[in-house]
Amino acid sequence: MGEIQGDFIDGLQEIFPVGLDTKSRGYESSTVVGDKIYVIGGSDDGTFSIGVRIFNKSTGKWGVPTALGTKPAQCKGHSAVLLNSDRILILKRDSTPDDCTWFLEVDTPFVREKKKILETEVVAWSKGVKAHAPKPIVISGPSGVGKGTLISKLMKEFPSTFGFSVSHTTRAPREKEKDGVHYHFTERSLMEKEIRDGKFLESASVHGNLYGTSIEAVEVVSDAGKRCILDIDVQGARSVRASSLEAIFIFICPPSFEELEKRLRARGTETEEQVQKRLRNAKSELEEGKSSGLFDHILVNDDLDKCYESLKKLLGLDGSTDSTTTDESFVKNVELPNGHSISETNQNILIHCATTDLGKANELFVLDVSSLKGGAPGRTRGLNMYAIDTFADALEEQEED
Ligand SMILES: Nc1ncnc2c1ncn2[C@@H]1O[C@H](COP(=O)(O)OP(=O)(O)OP(=O)(O)O)[C@@H](O)[C@H]1O
Ligand SMILES: Nc1nc2c(ncn2[C@@H]2O[C@H](COP(=O)(O)O)[C@@H](O)[C@H]2O)c(=O)[nH]1
Repeated sequence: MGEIQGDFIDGLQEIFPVGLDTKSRGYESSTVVGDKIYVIGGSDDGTFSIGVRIFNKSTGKWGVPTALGTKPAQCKGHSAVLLNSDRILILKRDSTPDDCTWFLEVDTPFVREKKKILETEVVAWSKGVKAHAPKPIVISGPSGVGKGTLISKLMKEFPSTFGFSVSHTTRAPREKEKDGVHYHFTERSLMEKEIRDGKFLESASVHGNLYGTSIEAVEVVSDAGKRCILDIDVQGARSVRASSLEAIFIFICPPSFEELEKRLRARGTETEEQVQKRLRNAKSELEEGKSSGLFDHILVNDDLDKCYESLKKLLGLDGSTDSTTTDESFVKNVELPNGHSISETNQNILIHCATTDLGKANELFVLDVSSLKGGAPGRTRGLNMYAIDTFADALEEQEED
């Protein structure tokens, strides 16, 4: 058995009689990571929302870190255990099966990078999902090639499968573009501040304006149980590739540069000056897209219907495989009872259910965390949970005796 490094505590004053924080907030856990103690817990106002505080043992000081990502909603207590020295596994009490497992990353590459940029203490939330949750899809290509057209077709045909990551931009809305639907239209100074605050997965200056994918934009889609589609430029694709968000990268090419120019002009949404700028940028984007190895797939959008069929095929939507499943619950048939405690053994977490009714067979669950993938700023994939039928096992043992 490995050492349990985090568990329920009743009140901080019992654990740290240092007079620095004497207020009991209930439902808190403390997890030791190096010389820091991460205290994760609910407020005492009855809302049980989860907050994080850090006690630095070397300085004897408390601090509140910048917490990135969407944190778990209301929680009636939780257990916590440190994994791989860089993230804390949180098991929520009394929660639905698809919302019981969360990670608070404290020293992952993503968190370390953000600490450097923000020059402050940072933690990042990531929700745990099953082993085979579908990866987000990044669609990139020069302006006017037809990315938006292809994505609209996909969303229209598979509305419950895909969700669009609504980017932020400082460009002015076009006619018919709606705030919050096509983009979050915003001010440059505000967006720059939010980038500094670590709210963005990626951002780039594109054709003279700022564009960016917020962490929230991706999480909103995942939380709706849908597969996220990002329409971003090549710089953005490169940033996402370097991040821990595991995605499929698709580059859309025009059949010719002349055709691209024709489409961009025919769309009629840009001034001549803007069209020229976009075409200039398209040259380098096409070179990079085709040659850099950044993209997993390259599709030529000549005939729209044919290109759309190719896109569906590579996403497994042509009927050859059943990839339309969006249920990310990895513990579909497992209901974690209200009270539980956890312990660690090798790469597995054992979940002991304290309040099992007499006659109820399942009281021990195994959470396999041996092949975790992804993580903040997205979901942590690769979890597998199964119940050990201890009552049945005991009966079996009795029969064997
Ligand atoms: N295969 C195609 N054949 C002809 N026209 C097309 C094709 N695909 C898209 N179009 C048209 O080309 C124009 C540009 O398409 P779209 O707006 O989807 O491009 P985009 O790549 O999303 O551009 P941007 O990056 O500027 O947002 C639109 O008017 C669209 O109807
Ligand atoms: N790096 C990012 N690029 C983005 C994002 N959202 C859109 N884009 C790209 O910008 C251009 C221009 O778009 P338009 O709507 O002004 O025509 C296009 O190539 C998009 O793919 C983003 O969040 N990040």
